[in-house]
Amino acid sequence: MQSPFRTRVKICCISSLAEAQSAIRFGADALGLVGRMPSGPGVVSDELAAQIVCATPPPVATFMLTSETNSADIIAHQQRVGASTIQLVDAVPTDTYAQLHAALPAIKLVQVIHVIDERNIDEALLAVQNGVDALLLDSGNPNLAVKELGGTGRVHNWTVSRQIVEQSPVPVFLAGGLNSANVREAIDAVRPFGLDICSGVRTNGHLDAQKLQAFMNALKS
Ligand SMILES: O=C(O)c1ccccc1N[C@@H]1O[C@H](COP(=O)(O)O)[C@@H](O)[C@H]1O
Repeated sequence: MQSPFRTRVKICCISSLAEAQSAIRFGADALGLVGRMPSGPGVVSDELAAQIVCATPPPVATFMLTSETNSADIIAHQQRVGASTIQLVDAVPTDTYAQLHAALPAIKLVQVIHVIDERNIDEALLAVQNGVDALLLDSGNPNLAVKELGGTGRVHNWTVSRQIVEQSPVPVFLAGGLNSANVREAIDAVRPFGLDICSGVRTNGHLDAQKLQAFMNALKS
């Protein structure tokens, strides 16, 4: 049976003011702005990210994706961009969340967990215990020589993701290889609070209005 609750949508890899406006018109609850990364297609400059943040109306949230792992660098990144939410795409030392909350009390923290196997369940629950506001389950591989921290276009093991959703007291977003053809199955399998999508709504790197519409329609069906 379909859930009566609406699944939130974050459109990631926003690369212009026009893409931000388009994503919001189609119903995005949040925009993702990808900072400097070791790999991935969605990176934008901090200057452009800051312009998009300034132009984003309430209640739409702005997620700044950062690959920084030390508190001072993460804080400096947030202060350059001004986003409402920090998405940590790499693992950080356990005391980082407390340091970030102390320095940036109004800013929400989302920890990305790259789901590979059951060991990621403990990793996710530890991040919650240490103070993150939400989790985001993606398909990167931080163990590679050149780290993959997202934007892979691949799905991961949704059975593990479902277990994380069932055990997490904070909202969980599902990312990784989502598109209009698999999103219904993804929701049924994982039951996430929200979805996060980049390549599945793009053609040749650009936000594609038809794919975005099809994705939003698939959520309603
Ligand atoms: O898109 C990128 O370049 C990127 C690089 C490094 C970390 C995260 C990145 N994007 C995020 O990855 C997810 C999943 O992308 P996809 O839908 O599988 O293409 C995306 O939602 C962004 O949050």
